[in-house]
Amino acid sequence: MLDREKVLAALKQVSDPVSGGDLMASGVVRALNVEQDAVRFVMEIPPSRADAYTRARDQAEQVLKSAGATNVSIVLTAHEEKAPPDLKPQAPKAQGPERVPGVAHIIAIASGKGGVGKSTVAANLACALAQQGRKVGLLDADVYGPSQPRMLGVSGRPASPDGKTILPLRNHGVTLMSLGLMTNDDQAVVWRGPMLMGALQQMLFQVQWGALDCLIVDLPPGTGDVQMTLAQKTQVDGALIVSTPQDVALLDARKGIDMFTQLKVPLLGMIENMSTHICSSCGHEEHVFGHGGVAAEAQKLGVPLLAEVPLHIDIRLAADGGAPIVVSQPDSAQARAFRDVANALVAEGVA
Ligand SMILES: Nc1ncnc2c1ncn2[C@@H]1O[C@H](COP(=O)(O)OP(=O)(O)OP(=O)(O)O)[C@@H](O)[C@H]1O
Repeated sequence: MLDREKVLAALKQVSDPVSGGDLMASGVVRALNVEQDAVRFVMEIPPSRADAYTRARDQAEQVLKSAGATNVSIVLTAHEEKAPPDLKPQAPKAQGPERVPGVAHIIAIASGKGGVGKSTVAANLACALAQQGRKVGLLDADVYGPSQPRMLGVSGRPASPDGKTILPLRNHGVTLMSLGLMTNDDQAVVWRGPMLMGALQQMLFQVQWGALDCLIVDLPPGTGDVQMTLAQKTQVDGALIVSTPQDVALLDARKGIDMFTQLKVPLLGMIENMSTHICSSCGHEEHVFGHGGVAAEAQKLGVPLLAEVPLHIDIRLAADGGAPIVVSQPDSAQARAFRDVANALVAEGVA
């Protein structure tokens, strides 16, 4: 049976192409996880040496398999190289956000607070747009709790035939890539800042998204590195803010809105989720988290309230079952709320 000690010993047999020492001593191996006979880790490497490290990765895979590993997953992520100081005067280079090749629009789905239903909105919105014939991608950048593979009923590891490009997965007409597909289901991932940014850049620029009308990005809650990196590295056409009507959620939502304003990402609108609870037995409506708070906030900010999505058990069951409600019950009132958002985005010309 393979254990961590055997894995470390095997990796010491592989030489590091830059330092000349072994792979473990060079410090490029991060987030090593050994579980039964499966080994996963990330190699954080300077992007200019990607070819040499691709060969080192292949060697590492071979030695691990010889040591008894049946499943080896090694992800290369780029870390920034420190350039030597250049003291010659130079004209400043314009290094603004880049467009992702083939992707016409990028829409970020954000929330200030966790658990308000941001991923549920992102999954339903992506499927609703696909149902309208739009070419849609969904990037699950919620590094702290990637849930899109489960919500879209997708599993398995994305292939990378050449070690550089990553082939995304697809279901319900949506092209999906998620950090959740690169890690174990039950593995809590601790991403360090540079790794996180490297991984996000890989997801944006190395995944073969193909031609997309719209790439929906499911962000982690809050205002952190992922939000900043996304807005700084790519041209984001707009952000949707999801919130429950509770004061605490709204308070956090306001912070998110301020951040997007500072990052110069246009606010496309707000969505009130868990707006009203509809009892699945008697149809009685109750405002569990209050009601109308998001509408009032949207009015104050002068942005549209795109939908009030009820708290309904069918929405959760559908999401947990891998077919979002717009797919599993397209004629329900709940599905209609999500379709309204998709229609508004198409009408706005951003999806
Ligand atoms: N309108 C709704 N009605 C019923 N259940 C819902 C609704 N919206 C979301 N849920 C459920 O609430 C839970 C949290 O939703 P979700 O994962 O979408 O939230 P999130 O804001 O993305 O959370 P995180 O902070 O983990 O990213 C899920 O189990 C989901 O199925």
